[in-house]
Order: sequence, then structure tokens, then C-alpha cells
Amino acid sequence: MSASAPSPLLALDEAQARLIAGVAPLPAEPLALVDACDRWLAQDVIAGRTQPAADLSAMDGYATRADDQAGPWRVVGESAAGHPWPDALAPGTAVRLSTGALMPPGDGAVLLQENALRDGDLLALAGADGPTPRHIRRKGFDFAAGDTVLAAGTRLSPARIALGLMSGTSGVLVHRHPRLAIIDSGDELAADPAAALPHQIPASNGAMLAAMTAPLAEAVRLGPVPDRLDALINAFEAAAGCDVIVTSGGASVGDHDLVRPALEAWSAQIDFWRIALRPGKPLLVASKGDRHILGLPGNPVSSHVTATLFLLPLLRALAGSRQPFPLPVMLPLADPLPAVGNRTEFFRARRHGSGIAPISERDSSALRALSQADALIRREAGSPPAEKGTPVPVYWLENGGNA
Ligand SMILES: Nc1nc2c(c(=O)[nH]1)N[C@H]1C(S)=C(S)[C@@H](COP(=O)(O)OP(=O)(O)OC[C@H]3O[C@@H](n4cnc5c(N)ncnc54)[C@H](O)[C@@H]3O)O[C@H]1N2
Ligand code: MOO
Repeated sequence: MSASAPSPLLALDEAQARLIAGVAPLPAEPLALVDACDRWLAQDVIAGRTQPAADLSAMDGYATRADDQAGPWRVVGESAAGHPWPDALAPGTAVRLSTGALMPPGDGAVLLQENALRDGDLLALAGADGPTPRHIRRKGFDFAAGDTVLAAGTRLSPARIALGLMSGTSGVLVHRHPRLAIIDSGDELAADPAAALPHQIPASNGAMLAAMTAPLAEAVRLGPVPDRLDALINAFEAAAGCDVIVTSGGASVGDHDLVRPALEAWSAQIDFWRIALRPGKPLLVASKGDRHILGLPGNPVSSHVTATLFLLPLLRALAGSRQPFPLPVMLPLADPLPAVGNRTEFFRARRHGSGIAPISERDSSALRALSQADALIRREAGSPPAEKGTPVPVYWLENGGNA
């Protein structure tokens, strides 16, 4: 962090550390591996088989003995995928091979089909390249029975599911996904976007948060809840069975910003409120028993940024991730950036060739600019203006950078 004017607001890094301090993954549950994509493993996966289980051919062609390179040969049979040839080869003989088929027993070599001339059972060299062991995939080159192929704490991906299945595993223990309650709050919110009157706005944050958290949580949506203490407390009660409660709106200091007073009236413990982040200053983090509560600011961009930096990491930590925070990559600025005030600032940005271009619209309610963003650029509090070409930390958004 660069030096900046003293700030009464909690620094971003400290707020993130406090968010997950003491957060333990939720209990494990058994799942079929094929149904466990995106879950975090609660156990090591130990290979029950060796892969390949025997030497295989990597190409279509013919197997010969390794000490029998010149030919000609007599083709005595075939080893096809799933149908191995059981006998060792005698000198002067060969076996037809398909890709993935087992090599015959013994020290062998593979003659590529392209380098062979076949006439009935007779086989001869048809090029400079004779049989070679290079085209053999050796037994156990990928993994051997007893190897730890996936460690506890790993997130299952399509490739890791394939690896687990290949290792002989069909079921795994994974951490339970958090149950999440998403509460829209504010008297101005209309549940039906097509029916919003001029003094109302559509309640878009709840749907946005539900979409952002969908791969990580089982979510229920509540609200829109009016700006009344009793209504908010009722909503918290309705959400009490969840692991995480997230609100949007009513987090700031106005007369109708009631999330904090309602949480206090509900006997929740406020951990911290207001951080040195732009957008996202009014963020509130609280707990009640094992329940985690996040009060996100109502401005849609502020909600999105604080969900990216706090809500998603909290859900990941509960779901078993050991590295739940987004990781930046360094990219050169395609356009300059202004100086930064006393809050760490996240600028909406777009991919631009091999660099990153900030979006000029910075209002924290501007959904059109947010929807065009595929990344956030992070600038520390007190940073001077940055020229074009300056390397900056870039966080790709959850949509994989394809806005
Ligand atoms: N005097 C001060 N005023 C404000 C401060 C401050 O420090 N002092 N902080 C500002 C900052 S920063 C932010 S961010 C906002 C956030 O305030 P709230 O969390 O209390 O949000 P609301 O006032 O309820 O709403 C702000 C804005 O967002 C719209 N909104 C709310 N909920 C939703 C929803 N579910 N879907 C879509 N849009 C929503 C709401 O209508 C407002 O337009 O406070 C500043 N004020
Ligand atoms: O910091 Mo507030 O979240 O911008 O507009």
C-alpha cells in the first residue's frame, strides 16, 4: 500500500483479512464425482489404478520386437483398443496396432502405418523411419496406483473430474455449498422492472448478486424489503437458516439507511462498517452465531465491486477454498488514469489488445459502463496519476473477461 493521508476508514486488505479470519469450510458431504464440478474437495483423491495400466501404442501402425527393426515381417494378429494381443512376438513377426491399444508383451517398438507397406500378411518398410519405441506410452507415465492425484482443498474442474474418474474414483467428499439469503432493501425498489414508477427503480441488485453467486451457493431471494426496522428484522428472521445473509442498499448514513440499526436490534455483532474502498465505502460486515452477514451498498457498481471483493471470497472460503480472494494480473494501461483519493479505487476496464483500457464513466450507479467492463483495475489510495503504459493490477470479472 502506498502512503496516503490518514484515513478513519478500514483499509481494504485489513477488511478482507478480517472477513475470513476464523472462517472454516462447511462440513463435507458425499457426491458423485460427475456432479461435483466447481466444488472443493474435502479429501485427497488417491489413484486406485495406474494410467496407463500397461504400455500402449500412441499411434496406428504395427508392433515389432525392439530388436527387430529392419523387416520384412509377417503380420500374425491384431491388438486393437479393448482387444489386446496376448503373446510375445517372435522375431520376424508383427501385430497390427491401433491408437490406445496395448503393446504385445516384451520389449517392443511401433512402426507407423505411413512408413509401412502391407501386402496380405507381409509387411515391409516403406520409408526411412523404422519401428521406434518413441510411439509407446509407458505404463504409469501419467500416474500410478497410490499417487495423490488431487489434494484436499482443490476445486473440481472438468479436467480434474476426468482425472479423478481415470484414477478409478467415482464418488468424493466435497464441502457443502453455503446457503445464501439475498435481500434487496429500499422503499424505492420495484419488484417488476416493467412497472417501476418515476419515483421507483427496478430491484436489480438482488438478481445480479444471485447470478454472481450461482456457481457457489444455494441462494434464496427476499424482498424488496421496505425501509422499516421491523421489516428488515423480519427479513433477517426469514433468512436465519442460511449460512450467509447479504443485503444491498441502506448501508450508508442517511435517515433511511437502516441495515446497521436493524442488525443491532436483531442482536447481530457488527464486525466493521465503512472501508477505504471506492466504490463500496459503506460496506458492513457482521455476524450472528455462525451466520455471516454482509451489508453491501445499494449503488449497483458498489454492490458488484463489494460482492467481487467480499461476498464471493467469503462464499469460496465457506465452500472450502484456501485461496478465496481474486488474484490480479499485471497489464499495461491503454489510457492514463487520474490520481486516487484516500480510498483504494477499482476502475471498470476493458481488454484492449495486450493491455487494459479504463472506462471513462465512473459513477457508481452506471450499469451500462459496468456491463461493458470485463475487468477491474486496482489503484491504491493516494496513488499519483498513471500514464499510458504503466503496468497496473487487473482483476478479471467472474464472467471470464467476456462482458
Ligand atoms: N452523506 C453521505 N452520503 C453518502 C455516503 C456518505 O459517506 N455520506 N456514502 C455514499 C456512498 S459511497 C454510497 S455507495 C451510497 C450507498 O448507500 P446505501 O448503501 O445506503 O444505498 P441506498 O442509499 O439505499 O441506495 C443507493 C442507490 O442504490 C440504489 N439501490 C438500492 N438498492 C438497490 C437494488 N436492490 N437494486 C438496484 N438499485 C438499488 C438506490 O435506489 C440508490 O439510487 O451512499 C452514498 N451516500
Ligand atoms: O463508494 Mo460508494 O460505493 O461509491 O458510491
